[in-house]
Amino acid sequence: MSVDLSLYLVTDSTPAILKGRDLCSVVEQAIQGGVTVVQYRDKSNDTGALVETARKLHQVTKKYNVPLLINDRVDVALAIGAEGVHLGQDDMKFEQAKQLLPKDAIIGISTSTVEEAKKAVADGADYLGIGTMFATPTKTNTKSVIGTAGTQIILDAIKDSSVGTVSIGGINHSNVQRVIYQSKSSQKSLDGVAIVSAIVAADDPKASAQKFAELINNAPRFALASNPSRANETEALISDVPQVIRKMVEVHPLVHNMINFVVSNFVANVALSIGASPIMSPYGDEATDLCKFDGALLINMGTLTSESVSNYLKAIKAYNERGNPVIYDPVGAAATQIRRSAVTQLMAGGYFDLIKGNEGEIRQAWGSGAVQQRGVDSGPSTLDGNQKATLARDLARRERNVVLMTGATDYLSDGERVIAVENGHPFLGQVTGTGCAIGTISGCFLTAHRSDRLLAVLSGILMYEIAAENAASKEYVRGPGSFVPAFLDELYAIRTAAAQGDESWFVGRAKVHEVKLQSRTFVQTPIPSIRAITNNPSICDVQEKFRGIYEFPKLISTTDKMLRAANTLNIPVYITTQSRAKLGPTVSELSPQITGPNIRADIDKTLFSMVTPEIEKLLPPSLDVIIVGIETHICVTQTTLDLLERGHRVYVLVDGVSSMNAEERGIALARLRDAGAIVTSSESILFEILGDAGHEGFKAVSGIVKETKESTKGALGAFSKI
Ligand SMILES: Cc1ncc(COP(=O)(O)OP(=O)(O)O)c(N)n1
Ligand SMILES: Cc1ncsc1CCOP(=O)(O)O
Repeated sequence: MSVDLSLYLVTDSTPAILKGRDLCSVVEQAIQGGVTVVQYRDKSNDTGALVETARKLHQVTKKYNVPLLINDRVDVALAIGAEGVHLGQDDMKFEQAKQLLPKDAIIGISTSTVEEAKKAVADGADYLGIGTMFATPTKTNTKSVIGTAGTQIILDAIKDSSVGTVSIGGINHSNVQRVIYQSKSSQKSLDGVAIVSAIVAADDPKASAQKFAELINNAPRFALASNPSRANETEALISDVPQVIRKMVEVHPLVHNMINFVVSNFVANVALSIGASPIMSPYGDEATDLCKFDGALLINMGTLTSESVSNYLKAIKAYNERGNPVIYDPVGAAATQIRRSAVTQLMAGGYFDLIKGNEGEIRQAWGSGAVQQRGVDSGPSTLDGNQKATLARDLARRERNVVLMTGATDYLSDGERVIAVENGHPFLGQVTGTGCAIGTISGCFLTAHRSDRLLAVLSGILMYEIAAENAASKEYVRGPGSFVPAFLDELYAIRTAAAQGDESWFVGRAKVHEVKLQSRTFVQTPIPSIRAITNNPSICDVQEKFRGIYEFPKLISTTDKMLRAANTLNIPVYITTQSRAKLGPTVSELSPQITGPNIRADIDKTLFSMVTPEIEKLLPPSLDVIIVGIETHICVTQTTLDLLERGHRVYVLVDGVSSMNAEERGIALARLRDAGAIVTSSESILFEILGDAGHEGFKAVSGIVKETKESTKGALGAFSKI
């Protein structure tokens, strides 16, 4: 059966979302607003109640000729004659469901990896629920958050199939157009989006659905095509540059800078010199007014504070909604965990017309976890020219925008064309703010010339770098100090010449060439993946006095399994207790596992975080740390945040952490995932540590996994329902 997946409603009857309203009435309103397919998803009721509610829902959906699918439960679908089912990776296998259901029943399968997607297609699924797109409180036990980049990879892998596709997770009115736009691979797009809270929890579900339908049927305002390369691309671009500069001067664009305080004054002066109108405002709420001037927004995260990201996100939303250019300069992107996490949040939170940065910053934006940057300087380069060009091109292609990688040679790409620029002067590298100003200048040019973003940015760079060359050649310029005023003067001189239609300053000056690349992509997939974890389970406060904790025995069984595996693989283990004299030692069940040579620490603490000064001294740089223990929302949370802040990678085991109140777990796990931790399960991490059935520890560890099969099932049963 073919199904219109464009606006796919997934129900949720929990009080936080349904807010005590009647589910059938909410679903009916949503259908009236434009929902095209409904999935009944109820994780708490027993079979009798599920069948009863499903039957009532079916009365509603049939009235509007909208298919009703049942989540997880083939039996319930059969009982009420629903049009189909939606099955997760842990639900009934596709073949079995196919056998049980009528021939024309719709079967959708959840997928978060290329392998899962390919298998579902090969099995004959009608559609794929691809996700999780963004972390969402509606479902905190998701396997992985894949974003638009991960979705694009999956769509690309199944491009030859006609299977339907919907994205799910954290989709709302602000991001739905971007989700569809940025997930698109070269040959396959999403057929729709699946929404829970943004419709079911809305005050007016009908209005919410109507707004989704309207947004889905229209391209976002910022959607702009990139231009294919022409035979004489370099010459064609160069010949257009003077007119674009003239246009920018005439438009006198406003550029809203959310920029670091070190360079603010210099950058404002550069903007004034080229004939633009700068405003420096770090206050996110102000953007709703400022964006009405139809200028550009620059996000430069050079002096990030705890409030910056939320302010940036507000401003990006305002500018994205109007379709005005947004430029992202992820200064020092790889330097600290806080900055890495800011990059992730910002890239997931809005659309950037231009991402501009040095090699390290662009690599971080691409998502290569291997980058370690010191401070905000560009640091030593590890890529050759072709690799830089490829990275710039691939990031632009993936994000469907323009990327500028700055350096001695700048690489600029819109995903199709790659242009290398070799203008500039070494003094630019001796004055703070000269790199940041390129973001601002680019904003001015992108505002003035929307139809070809690559040409706009190129024009800005050439004006800027030729002005630098002119300034440095003045005989009175002896170094960076005298260079700055001369540079501002030269920017002003070019602006004046451009306004008069005088192009003589430009003739023969552009050192620009097009880089022709193979169509192969840059490095590894940006879907988070880990291999070869060699370090370090941390056992957080699993103590006698905590036996009242939610599902404590199950937490002990997971901890025991992890300790046994760690001992077998000789993986270092760190153990703490909280106020041991008062709360008791680590529980006796774990005693046999905590005496081996791999136990690096077993210390008592009063700090809630395990990262005490004593432990910190023992930790080598760049660990992969696996955390089990209690309580999820206190000691586990603080330990995780401390480790992330120190640049470690942290895996929190969903079946290995608990709290006195079960509800705290979900809230804490969602927060930790947002902060950059990987929330996963004990079995999943064990097999990721092994990586290969040929691993020398494979037999022993898979033996432990087999032996503990029942307790793993029990722990997952209790803990994955967050
Ligand atoms: C359309 C759609 N896509 C994905 C899911 C998630 O299903 P699953 O992974 O089985 O998780 P639960 O929904 O069962 O928690 C979905 N329900 N719908
Ligand atoms: C069922 C499901 N599967 C992956 S995320 C999700 C919940 C999506 O909910 P929301 O639309 O409220 O973010």
